Amino acid sequence: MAEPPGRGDIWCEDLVRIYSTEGVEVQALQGLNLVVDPGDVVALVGASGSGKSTLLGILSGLDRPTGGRARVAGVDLLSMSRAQRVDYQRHTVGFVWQQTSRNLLPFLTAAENVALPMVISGRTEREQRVGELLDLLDVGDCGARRPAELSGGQQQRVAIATALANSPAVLLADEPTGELDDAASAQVLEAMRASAGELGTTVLVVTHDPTVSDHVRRTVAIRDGRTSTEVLRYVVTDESGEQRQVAKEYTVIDRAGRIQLPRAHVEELGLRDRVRLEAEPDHVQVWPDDEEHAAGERRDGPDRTPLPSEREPRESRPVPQEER
Ligand SMILES: Nc1ncnc2c1ncn2[C@@H]1O[C@H](COP(=O)(O)OP(=O)(O)OP(=O)(O)O)[C@@H](O)[C@H]1O
Repeated sequence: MAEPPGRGDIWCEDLVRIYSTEGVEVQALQGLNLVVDPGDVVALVGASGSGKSTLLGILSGLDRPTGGRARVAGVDLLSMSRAQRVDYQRHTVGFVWQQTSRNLLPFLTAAENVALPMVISGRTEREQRVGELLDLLDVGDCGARRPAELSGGQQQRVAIATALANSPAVLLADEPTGELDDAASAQVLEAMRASAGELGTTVLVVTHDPTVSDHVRRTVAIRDGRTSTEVLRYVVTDESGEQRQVAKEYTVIDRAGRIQLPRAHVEELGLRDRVRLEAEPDHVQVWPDDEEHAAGERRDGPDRTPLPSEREPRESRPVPQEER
């Protein structure tokens, strides 16, 4: 995978994170690959324990991977010095947590919270930027209120404004709508998407929220510490000129050519131990193990569908071992 240049990109290759506690090792990330283009807004979904928070911890510079490579906005996360790490967390990435109370200081007003990262980094002309950011997140009227005087959704929108204060190239959010109801979640996600679009910020948002698909172009699923499938959404115009949204699901393929088949297909077709691949000119077919399949078909009688290996010869050919 060639390293893409540019501001705001996220690039992970064969990322591994092993936790060791009391002699027990947990492999939270098992060779994860992920590329996010600058300016894209991507949702990361997956079952509990699949490694989502571990990945965000690494990308935010709070944690270090055990192996692999990771770059964010051109910064190599494995070779950062302590000073570079502080600078990275102040200027390159912004972070929003699930717990509304963790994002904002309770004794400061919303405006003071948004200004704080700029005070720490010595940025001037803060007042105007605070106002612009609060307006952008649709909480322009909340500047003088403390977090306890705001709704959960307003707090998260102020938190996003705070995370964007120092113009980070990348915004990372871990379940930012986890404590909100559906309506507030939708507002927060939309505000995040819109503000990131306006500022050109790349966004990676971890979520269990099923409505997130309405707000992002790309959803990446993570399973057992690896990216497994992706859904891309785009708008097409049909012959009558009407526009509709189309979603296509893809399986991720790594550098070594490995793919993880969706669990539903594996279970439905009884795939296990080994499968047979058959290359067509423009696609590859995956078949259950011939021997098992044939045994099953023999039991089912003569009207069965012929196995691929028993059909008339054709252009396609089995994938040679060395190409697998
Ligand atoms: N500090 C830690 N020490 C030991 N194991 C850990 C630690 N943090 C996470 N793990 C383990 O690593 C795996 C991945 O955890 P992670 O928190 O990244 O998953 P997740 O997808 O974010 O889950 P959730 O959706 O429940 O937050 C899990 O098996 C978890 O138990």
